[in-house]
Parts: sequence; structure tokens; C-alpha cells
Amino acid sequence: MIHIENIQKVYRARGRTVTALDDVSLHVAPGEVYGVIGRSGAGKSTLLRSVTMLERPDRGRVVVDGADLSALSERELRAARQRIGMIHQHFGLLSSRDVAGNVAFPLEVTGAPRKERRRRVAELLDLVGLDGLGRAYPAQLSGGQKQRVGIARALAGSPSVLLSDEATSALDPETTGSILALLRRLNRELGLTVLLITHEMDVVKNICDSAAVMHAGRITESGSVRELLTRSGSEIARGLFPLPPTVARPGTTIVDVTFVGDAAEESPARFVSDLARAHSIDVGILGGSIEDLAGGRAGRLRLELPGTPDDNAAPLAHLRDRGLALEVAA
Ligand SMILES: Nc1ncnc2c1ncn2[C@@H]1O[C@H](COP(=O)(O)OP(=O)(O)OP(=O)(O)O)[C@@H](O)[C@H]1O
Repeated sequence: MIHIENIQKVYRARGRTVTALDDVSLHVAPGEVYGVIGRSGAGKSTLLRSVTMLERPDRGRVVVDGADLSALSERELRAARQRIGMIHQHFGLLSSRDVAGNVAFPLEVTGAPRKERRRRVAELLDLVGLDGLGRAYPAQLSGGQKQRVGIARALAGSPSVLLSDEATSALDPETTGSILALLRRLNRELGLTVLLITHEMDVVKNICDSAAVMHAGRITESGSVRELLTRSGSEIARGLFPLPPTVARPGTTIVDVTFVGDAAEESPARFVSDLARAHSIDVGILGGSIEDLAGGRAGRLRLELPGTPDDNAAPLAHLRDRGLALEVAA
């Protein structure tokens, strides 16, 4: 649905050059929620602005819903952008217009007749849970309600793609949860493809099917969250399932075990007790957790086994045979 291919963006300001995007490629499948996570300055906003060509990359291609946006004129782009909704951290509402007026705004721009606008606004307010608030002004709304207005407005033109620029960063945790649940519902009910940028691992945890990590203009890892969880050294895996820093005691083996899919549905305690019984060893649990992620249940445990990794070839093979991904500390 969204194909970003080898895009490059260098800013030059006051004799300084900053490579905001350095050969970035990303592929978002239709109907998925894709999160790009990174620290401030990593290039996330530049990436999102490039998807609509609000920022034209110096190099590379951006294809959205089959249209190569990098090849369109400004006039053609304006039309193509109507198929892409966008929501922002600070909502971007017009304070002089009421809620209905804000949601109707994009419909006025495209020249929809008044009756059609009324009908559509009522439908959108109902969809985002703001029924009855059409006459309220942004100043009278909570942050969560403002973001719902932002979402309704973004959906006015029935886009196939929604871009979210830190949409929950200005909200408290509870409101964040309700906005993420709304995005997930819209994704499922409307088949909406969502590309979001965030600096919060919780956002990835709650709604993303796939994710990418950005550092200094580069994508350092990307894939489905499920796949990343089992990838050795994945930052997403570490962020979703933080484990305490551990130094292996001499003569012991530290192994991180990742449970996804069926393995996560069974009790991890069962795996540990089966392992201990089958190999007559004491297995220590040093930390870990099991969580419900957007893509299903998953978990990670850090285990301590007696003996060196060489001594533990059989227990480690036992865990691998049960379909678990292992990372053995060097
Ligand atoms: N218009 C601009 N002119 C010059 N440099 C810019 C411009 N926009 C962004 N940059 C620089 O490009 C780099 C990436 O910025 P960008 O805003 O994309 O990062 P970000 O990950 O979205 O960070 P934040 O979450 O703080 O917005 C930063 O070093 C930033 O200073």
C-alpha cells in the first residue's frame, strides 16, 4: 500500500548539512498498522512528510495505493493527497470553527454539496464517538476529544491510508489507550492502512502489526512485530520486553527465551518445569513477562541454567525443538 524506496533527504542550513533520511526503504502492506519508532531527530517527521511529498526527497520513490507520488505535479499531488488522511500531535484544529465545521473543512475544499457534508460529518462524528458534540468548539474539548475530531477530519475524504504524526504524544496514558483503540478499530472496520511515527514503545505494543526502528536517518530494523521479537539483537524485542541487566555467574548459562504464537498461549512456567524435569537441572528465572500485543500474545523470559553453554547443548536443543527462539549470552 505504501512503498518508500531508497529515499534520501539532506537539509542544508547555515553552512551545516543534516542527512535527515539516508537511503530509507519501507513497505507497508494494505490493512496493516505500521509503526516507525525513534528518538527525537531520528528523521521520523521528515519520513512522514515525504510520504505526502510535503517534503520532496532528493532521491528515491514513494508509491501510495499504486500512485508514484514522486512523479506527480503539484496539482496532481493535491488530488492524490485527498486519499491520504493525516493526524498530528497538536491536533491542528481551527479554533474559530466548531467541531462540525472542522470535520467539514476538507469536504468544503473538495466542493461537496452542503447536504452531503452534513450527512458525512454526522456519520464521522458517530464513527469516532463524538455524537452530539458537533456544536462544541475546540477550546471546550479535552485532548482526547480534540484528537477524535482530528481523526474524523482526516477520514472525511474516505482515505485508504492514515498517517499519524505522534498522535498520542500530548495525551495522558488513559486517553492514549482510548485513541489507540479507536485507531485499531478503524483499521479493522474500514480496512484502513495506518503508518504512524512515535517515540513510545507502548504504541508499538498496543497497535502495530509491523514496525521499524530509525536512528540518525536510517532504518536499522524492520519487519512484522512477531518476526522482530524472535530476531537476535532486535531493539524492538528489547523495548517490548525489557529484561534486567544480567552478568552470567561463572559456570552458568544465561538464555533469553522468546515465546510467540502457540508457544505464548501455553504457560511459560510449563516450559521451564518440563525443561528442569527432562534434564534434571535447576532452572532459574531471572526476569521476563508475557504481554498481549496487537499481533497476539508474546513473551520473553531470561533463564539461568547450571553449566556452560557447551554443557547445555541438550537443554538448549530441547527449547529450540519446542519452537522457541533463543538468545544465549556470550
Ligand atoms: N527544515 C529543516 N531544515 C534543516 N534541518 C531540518 C529541517 N527539518 C528537520 N531537520 C533536521 O533533520 C533531522 C531529522 O528531523 P525530524 O524532525 O525528521 O526528526 P524526528 O525524528 O521527527 O524528531 P522529532 O520527534 O524531534 O520531530 C534533525 O536533525 C533535524 O534537526
